[in-house]
Amino acid sequence: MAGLVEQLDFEENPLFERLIEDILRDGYSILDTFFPEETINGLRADLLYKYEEDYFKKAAIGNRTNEIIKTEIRGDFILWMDETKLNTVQSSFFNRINELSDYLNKTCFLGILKKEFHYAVYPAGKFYKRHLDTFQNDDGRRLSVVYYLNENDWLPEHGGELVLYLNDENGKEYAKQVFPMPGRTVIFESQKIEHEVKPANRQRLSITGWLKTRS
Ligand SMILES: O=C(O)CCC(=O)C(=O)O
Ligand SMILES: [Fe+2]
Repeated sequence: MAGLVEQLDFEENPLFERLIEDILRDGYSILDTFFPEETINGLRADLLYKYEEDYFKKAAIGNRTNEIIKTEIRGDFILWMDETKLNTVQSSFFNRINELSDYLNKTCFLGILKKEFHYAVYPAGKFYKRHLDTFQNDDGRRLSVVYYLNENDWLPEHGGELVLYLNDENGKEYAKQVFPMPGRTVIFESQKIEHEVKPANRQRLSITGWLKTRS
């Protein structure tokens, strides 16, 4: 198989390989050092500036053309990132995302053609009830990516955990808690893994987005 790697013209990346193995085995991967360390402070500052300037809106459920606000389901505020107007920190975020999607397309033939990302702020006490990230009129979301931008003094006691609903080898459901530690990245299969965001006792910050196959 030596020839195949040369033909594909890529260098094996151990972190991406781990991510792929995790997703094939478990449907999700948790990576604490996926984005360069220096991006988090810049992205957090950018998010907070835009939040304070009131650029965010209440997040809706449904797809982008059919939005309904239901705060009993989700209470976060979001701002979509515009890939045609990126500042320096946002570009470094998207460079890494593009590296990943190119790698996935070359090694797993995933056919990722599009992506969409938004900043998210969950004020203290807000949550997002159990859901799947795909809509009835499937919009091609394949992988969900969440990158936590919480302050460096964030502790598990602050709550705000992401709960992934998984099945064990006997098909029995269990809940996997993932604490939104600063710099942590969670990637999971959008069409398969139901999940929810539990309330935190302080403001919870993140970037969430999707790698998509079409539309
Ligand atoms: O912030 C998280 O941990 C997950 C967010 C989420 O599930 C979503 O925005 O669809
Ligand atoms: Fe979600």
